Amino acid sequence: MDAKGQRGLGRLLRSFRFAARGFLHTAGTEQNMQLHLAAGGIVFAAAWYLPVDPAHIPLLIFLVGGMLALETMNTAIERTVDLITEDYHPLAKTAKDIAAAAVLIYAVTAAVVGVWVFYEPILQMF
Ligand SMILES: Nc1ncnc2c1ncn2[C@@H]1O[C@H](COP(=O)(O)OP(=O)(O)OP(=O)(O)O)[C@@H](O)[C@H]1O
Repeated sequence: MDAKGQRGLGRLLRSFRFAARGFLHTAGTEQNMQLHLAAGGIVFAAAWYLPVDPAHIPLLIFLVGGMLALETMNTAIERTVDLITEDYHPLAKTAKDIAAAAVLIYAVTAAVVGVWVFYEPILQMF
């Protein structure tokens, strides 16, 4: 049976390996992804040192994970568009701009929720 026809655990591990490669490619090539990773690290460090409500920690994990997942998908869309055309095309522009808009909408949402989570703990510091 070839690798594509694999079933069970072997197939699952193979999928994880490809996904890990995709993540490493995104983290290695996309400056925005590196910014999101740094921001995620700062969020978790702040949550560790500030008196953040423990009930809010899953929310932070969900927000940071969602941001990374969306940036990864944005990169996949950029690569796919580049595969179709490297010339200027209005549809290529629209597709990339829409994918970027999805990332922006999520980033603004995450920032708003982040302020909501950290507002009280930061006030308590003073
Ligand atoms: N083939 C194309 N035709 C028309 N416009 C394009 C094309 N490729 C990119 N663009 C425009 O340039 C913008 C930036 O595209 P690019 O592929 O460089 O992404 P990027 O700046 O690397 O994005 P990110 O910062 O998210 O990685 C797109 O949002 C789009 O408006």
